[in-house]
Amino acid sequence: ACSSKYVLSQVHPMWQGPLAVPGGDRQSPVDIVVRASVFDSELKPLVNNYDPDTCQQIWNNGYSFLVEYDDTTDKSTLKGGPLQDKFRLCQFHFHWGESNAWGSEHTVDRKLFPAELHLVHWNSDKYSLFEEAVMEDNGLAVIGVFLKVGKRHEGLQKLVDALPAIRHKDSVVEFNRFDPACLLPSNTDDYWTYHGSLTTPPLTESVTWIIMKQHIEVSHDQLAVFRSLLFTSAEEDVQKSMVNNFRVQQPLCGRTVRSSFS
Ligand SMILES: NS(=O)(=O)c1ccc(C(=O)O)c(S(=O)(=O)NCCc2ccccc2)c1
Ligand SMILES: [Zn+2]
Repeated sequence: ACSSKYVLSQVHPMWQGPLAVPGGDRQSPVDIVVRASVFDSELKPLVNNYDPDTCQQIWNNGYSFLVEYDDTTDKSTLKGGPLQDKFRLCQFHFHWGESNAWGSEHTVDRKLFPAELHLVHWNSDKYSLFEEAVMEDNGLAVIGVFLKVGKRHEGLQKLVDALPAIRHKDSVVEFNRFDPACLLPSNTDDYWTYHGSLTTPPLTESVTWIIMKQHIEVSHDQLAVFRSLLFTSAEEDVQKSMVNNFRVQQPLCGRTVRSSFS
């Protein structure tokens, strides 16, 4: 039962209605219409090289929880796929719903998944700081992985066990030796890719999105722990559970989604 202090309201004002950027014609997320995606044989397999030792902390930033990596050197990198340059991993986070019926940001033929993982990387060949890259056309590369409810994900459990310690907004705990590669599906050769934006403010159109065709499975209980997080800080009178922290799909505006598989 919720005590009076923990009256949980489900929908956080920030997420009500689409946050459209005036004039933005490369916004994310989008619905991936499989039949309209174009196979591109030039698309290469992804090459990720993550060093678990660069994992630093996990924190609740008031709309998701982020696992942050030391991106001061090229230790955890992504290249290949649709990318021309080398990108450094800076953080990963998730988006999820209040129920298993929805929660993902991207959809596939309008199919919603209960959650979506985003691994955020920035172009370290062209820029020296994330803050610079985030404002540039080819500055960021985000890998998206859909989550489905099924068997327990052993690799995720270490992360789930850390969440009670960051229940409130702005709480941080040290988090080490986590290899984000364990969250990738077994097949990373099949993906869709398109040019879009951050799905959170400042919504800059600097992202090469790489959406995995194969999903990963997590257990119902693991996802329930995501929903036990709060949007609100410990001081606030009314606590709001962190759910539905996804942006609504945006218009494609003539963009083509390419596929690495036929
Ligand atoms: N869904 S998404 O991949 O687009 C995304 C979501 C959240 C964040 C974040 O900063 O929390 C990010 S972020 O790490 O790219 N930061 C964006 C906000 C930001 C801009 C400039 C400097 C610091 C933070 C991305
Ligand atoms: Zn995201």
